[in-house]
Amino acid sequence: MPAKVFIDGEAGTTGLGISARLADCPGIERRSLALEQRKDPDAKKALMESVDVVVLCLPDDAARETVALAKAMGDRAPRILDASTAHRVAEGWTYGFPELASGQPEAIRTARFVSNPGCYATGAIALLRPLVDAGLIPSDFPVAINAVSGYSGGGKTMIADYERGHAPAFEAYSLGLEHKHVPEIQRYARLDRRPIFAPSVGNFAQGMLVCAPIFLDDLPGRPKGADLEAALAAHYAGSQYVRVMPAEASGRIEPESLNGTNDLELRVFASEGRRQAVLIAKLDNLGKGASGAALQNLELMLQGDA
Ligand SMILES: NC(=O)C1=CN([C@@H]2O[C@H](COP(=O)(O)OP(=O)(O)OC[C@H]3O[C@@H](n4cnc5c(N)ncnc54)[C@H](OP(=O)(O)O)[C@@H]3O)[C@@H](O)[C@H]2O)C=CC1
Ligand SMILES: CC(=O)N[C@@H](CCC(=O)OP(=O)(O)O)C(=O)O
Repeated sequence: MPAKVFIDGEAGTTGLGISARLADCPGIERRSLALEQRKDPDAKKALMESVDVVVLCLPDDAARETVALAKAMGDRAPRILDASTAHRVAEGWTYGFPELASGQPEAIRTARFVSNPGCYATGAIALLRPLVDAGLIPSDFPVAINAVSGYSGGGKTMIADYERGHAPAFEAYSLGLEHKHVPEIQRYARLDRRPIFAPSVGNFAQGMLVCAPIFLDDLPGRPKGADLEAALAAHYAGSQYVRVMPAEASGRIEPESLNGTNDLELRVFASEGRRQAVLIAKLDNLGKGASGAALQNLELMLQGDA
């Protein structure tokens, strides 16, 4: 019996990405609303009663509205996988990063509500959580993160601006230091101190680098770059999608080579002479940063019983 899935917001950037990936999943049957009913709560509620999982690919407020509809349905409600930021650190929601810790896949498998991680947050948490868990980075360490994303990260509006040539070649943004991914990065990297996060967007469609520069002698154990790399490799040993790669000797890295995949690559660029390192995660913002992660979570959710 195929599992029935409804993507709320299916016509958007993330929704289209998930739909494309679902097309290759024979065990999953897609249910949709007629175009004119897409934003009709009654039609949405009726459809939700007939599916196993609803995937939310909506702006935050719309995602909250659909969750409220589901909660009003009681035990007839479907399980929910939310790609928005709305529930990332909300009570009763499981964070959809299976590689976070050993018990996370099982937690996702049995959860009623799963929140798909943010694209930048995926890279930042993948780099930092294992190092905090290993005691190499203290939870109160002053972490600074910078990143560059392809413009598809901004959704339909930003895509249209870039494709019409109405956008700068490169832009640093969110310099009020209130980016919406910081709460989930702090929570799931287990940092007691709010990290600084400075994102940017470049004139390329997809792909992403998330970087965390570190003064090695500021870490209590004064580790080598190789120690950080070894701790990451130990955490992700056997992982299907997350790989620790050797840092390029050229000292250069581009953001697009993982586009179209659900892969996430981690590197430690270090100078022992300077006792400095830059931790870098590479991913596709629409892949492991969105629809690839959503499929990974959906597959786990459909294996388990909530
Ligand atoms: N782009 C990315 O790289 C990523 C985005 N996300 C998150 O996923 C969510 C969607 O983002 P993205 O796909 O980029 O955004 P888009 O703007 O590309 O798509 C959003 C879609 O939701 C539709 N929509 C809006 N309100 C409603 C509603 N009440 N009921 C039904 N549909 C509605 C929109 O329709 P209409 O245009 O007609 O209003 C649009 O088709 C956001 O929360 C975003 O933060 C997560 C990971 C990565
Ligand atoms: C370039 C750009 O604008 N990127 C978006 C990231 C979108 C995203 O992935 O946000 P959620 O996954 O949290 O919904 C931003 O910085 O808001």
